Amino acid sequence: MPVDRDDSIITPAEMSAIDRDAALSGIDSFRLMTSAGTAVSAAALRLYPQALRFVVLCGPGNNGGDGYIAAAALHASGAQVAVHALGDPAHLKGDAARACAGWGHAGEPLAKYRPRPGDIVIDALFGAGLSRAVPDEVAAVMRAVGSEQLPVIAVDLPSGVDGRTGQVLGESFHASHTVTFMARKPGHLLLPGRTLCGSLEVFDIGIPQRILAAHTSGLSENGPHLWAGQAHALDPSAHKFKRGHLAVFSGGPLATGAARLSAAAGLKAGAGLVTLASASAALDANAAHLTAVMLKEIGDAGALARWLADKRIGAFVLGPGFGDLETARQYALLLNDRALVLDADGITAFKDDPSLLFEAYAQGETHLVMTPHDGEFARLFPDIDADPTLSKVDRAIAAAKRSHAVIVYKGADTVIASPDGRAAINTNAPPWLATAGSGDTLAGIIGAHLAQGMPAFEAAAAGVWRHGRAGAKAGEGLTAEDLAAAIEPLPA
Ligand SMILES: NC(=O)C1=CN([C@@H]2O[C@H](COP(=O)(O)OP(=O)(O)OC[C@H]3O[C@@H](n4cnc5c(N)ncnc54)[C@H](OP(=O)(O)O)[C@@H]3O)[C@@H](O)[C@H]2O)[C@H](O)CC1
Ligand SMILES: [K+]
Repeated sequence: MPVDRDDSIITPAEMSAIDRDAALSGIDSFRLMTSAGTAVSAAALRLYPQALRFVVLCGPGNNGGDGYIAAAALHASGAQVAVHALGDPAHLKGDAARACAGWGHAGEPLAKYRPRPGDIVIDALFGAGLSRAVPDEVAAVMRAVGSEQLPVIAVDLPSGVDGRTGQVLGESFHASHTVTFMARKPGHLLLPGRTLCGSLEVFDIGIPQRILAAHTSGLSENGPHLWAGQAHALDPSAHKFKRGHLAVFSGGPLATGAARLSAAAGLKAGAGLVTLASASAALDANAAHLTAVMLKEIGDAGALARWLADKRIGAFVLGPGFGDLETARQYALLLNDRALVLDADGITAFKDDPSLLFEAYAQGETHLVMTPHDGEFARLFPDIDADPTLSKVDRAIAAAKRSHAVIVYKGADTVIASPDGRAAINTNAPPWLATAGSGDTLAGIIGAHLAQGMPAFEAAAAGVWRHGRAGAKAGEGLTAEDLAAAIEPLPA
């Protein structure tokens, strides 16, 4: 049966362990394959009742096995079916060999497939077992199908997409629909995999939940289930001092807008009080634009140290438009026992000596959130960035562990990772959210959450999610000002 979109995400390696445990507990693996292949045939008939022909492309492993089951089920329903196999089907093993025998017809070699109008392609070439770039003959078929613009239904994953990383190994199909089994894999949500899956269906082939739960790590899709329990601090009816005091550092006189965007977003996101900390040269520019946000003159590290005696300031945002890297370094180090969102120039300030920052924030519960985009990430974590074997999730977790910070690794597939290994992939951001000032707004929302006492991982994940929602609500063509205005209350 189709399952509700569950939030947990399972890596292909975890899925193999789940399969092994399922077999050990007496579950018949061929029944799982039968269930998987039948679900694919049902999706094909449901989505393309007008198909002239279903062409099932079967690979050398169990993904191909699912394809043979689907081919047999489609044939039994009266549809016209052709099967093209990669490699010699006589070499298939185990369940895949049995599925191929059940299909019972001679297949054609893959290289002989000539796409024709009215074909619906069922891609059962590679799934979880893809281990290297697809062979040339597969890439040629992918290009031919793409140039005919034929609909493709992918079994488990579009062949060519790495289920662990979402990266394309060589070439891939661009599916219109993907049927996966039991749970989504990282490659269904990370880019570019996400865009290559088309619509995604998760089908329950009958592996018990207890076996799945025993092998799921801390990775899930970002959503309220991760942090709604921590959002009680954000009760808007609470007194303003109880709703937290957020401080945002302003840039110089010609670069004050970014910090004001953060401050406005922090206020709208629920901070009771927001203060903009500004050097004297930028005070007038800020004063001319502020109403609900307060203004405080902070010109150097000495002034900041004195201000920090006020323990009611619950969190700080440093970086948006800040400009002065030396001062940013001093401020970040002074703030090391406070909750801090370090963004933009605040991150770049530590590019020459990241360990200085990481060591300063190593003590106690995680209280630093960093929000790098690709370029900033590479500046702080060049070796992690350069490792081609790591997925975006792996990179974010490795960076979080090293830096003792929650990492919000931004992009259209933002990953939030905690030093304790938890991670979430965000999927609710519309493409137009990538606009000037968008990141400043995000930093302000996360800052508001920290100021109200949310733990760092939950504060960051909730911030990314609310930011995405605000982007969707503000709509295409939004500016960062619209974005802050569109921040909705946290879900109860
Ligand atoms: N519990 C479930 O979710 C179930 C899923 N099922 C389906 O099974 C596949 C995974 O099957 P598996 O056999 O592990 O892997 P694949 O079929 O994806 O591919 C493995 C074979 O492909 C060869 N391979 C891999 N990469 C390449 C490449 N670039 N070029 C050529 N050949 C490649 C690989 O050969 P090796 O030489 O690497 O060993 C294998 O022969 C899953 O995706 C689901 O569709 C079950 O049906 C039900 C349970
Ligand atoms: K596939």
